[in-house]
Amino acid sequence: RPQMFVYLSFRAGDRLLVHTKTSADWWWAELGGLCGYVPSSYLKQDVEDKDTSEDPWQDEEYFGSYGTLRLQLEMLSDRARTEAYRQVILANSAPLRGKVVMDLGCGTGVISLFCARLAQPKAVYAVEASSIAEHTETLVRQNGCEEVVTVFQGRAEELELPGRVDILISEWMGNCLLFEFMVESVLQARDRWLREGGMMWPSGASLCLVPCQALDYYTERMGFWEQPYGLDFTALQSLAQSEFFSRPRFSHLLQPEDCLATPCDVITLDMLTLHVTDLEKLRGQFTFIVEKAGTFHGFTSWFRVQFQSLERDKTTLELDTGPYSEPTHWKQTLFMLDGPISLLGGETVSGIILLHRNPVWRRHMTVTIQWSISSTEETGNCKASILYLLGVNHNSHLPHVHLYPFQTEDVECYL
Ligand SMILES: C[S@@+](CC[C@H](N)C(=O)[O-])C[C@H]1O[C@@H](n2cnc3c(N)ncnc32)[C@H](O)[C@@H]1O
Repeated sequence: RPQMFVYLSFRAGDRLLVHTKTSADWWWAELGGLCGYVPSSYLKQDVEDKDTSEDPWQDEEYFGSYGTLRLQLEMLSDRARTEAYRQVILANSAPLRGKVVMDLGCGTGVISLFCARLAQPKAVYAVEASSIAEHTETLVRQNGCEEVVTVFQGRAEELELPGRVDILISEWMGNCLLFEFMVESVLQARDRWLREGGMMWPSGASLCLVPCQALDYYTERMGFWEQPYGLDFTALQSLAQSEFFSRPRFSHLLQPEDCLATPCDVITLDMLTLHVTDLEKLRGQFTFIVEKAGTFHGFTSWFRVQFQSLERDKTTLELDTGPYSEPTHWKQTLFMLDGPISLLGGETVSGIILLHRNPVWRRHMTVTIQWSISSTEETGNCKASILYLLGVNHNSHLPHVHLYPFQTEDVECYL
């Protein structure tokens, strides 16, 4: 098994947040958005640090941002996303008749209104914690759906509904599928409100990954320093590496021709059987066979969610946020390598991906990718490895600037 140690650099006088006292000698701590191990003997408890008032769910910030029209507009203008939900309801309009639906995190109520308009459910419980819910009721009335749709303002976990539901529908997905961890609220609502044999929409979800080229991004951020205005600025390249490439690039639009292999699902979730505790650590494996020679700049990830039909033998619909589908507001997430690597057709890139939920800041997670390359002649030959840690900065504004990886220069990986 690979041994891996991630150290956190700090100076005398720094205030670190200790997440886990892993052993007597080494503690897992956070400083300035970065996490790593620190020697416990170098730390002294800050007696003034009694502030436990910070909410590990950051609900004020989180629901504050969903209370703005900016975010609601971004989601509603995402045609592929919104249309996928509309199509699911349309395709299931007959079996939805007379059913009770819960729309968890209804926002402006768009999914609830699709249900009421396109099918004939008995009732739709539209649940929303942010202040946008104050307007949702008006929208429900303006669209003549008040007989069917009832808006409940509050956190789903704390609300009382009139009774159990037949279908629990929600758009809970975040970057790298899980970020924001709204999925926990959905699972709790499922356990409390979904009747035996009821349906979850989405019914399944998967995280996808592919090794890829990212030449334009690489050239723009790294190649630039080679000869700007005829000057040699290459001394700034290592700084550029840590500033630009040690953090994932959200909102990356991967071109299909930049995929070096066929993408694969690295983690799959069944929304009926998934437990909240499963979310703490998820692990996936991958083996990619390089299909064409190219430059390996990094890995790109995205997600797919499935909507099983209410009728037996009917097609399962899917929302795919990957490079082969219509772009969504999530786009894709790019993890850049420290430096480009040439790959030959037939070589394999294999490894593991770990999603480790932050033990303190519950909407965040750490993503670790360990990988190696082998050619057919020399199997097991490890060319390089990379490790990224994301999502430890709890001071960032959610949900847009939210995940931060470890500075790779501070990381030591032993394979
Ligand atoms: C991704 S948005 C989807 C909004 C809307 N359903 C749509 O499709 O446009 C998720 C919404 O869920 C709400 N939300 C998240 N967690 C919640 C919870 N535990 N209880 C109630 N609402 C929640 C957020 O405030 C946000 O408006």
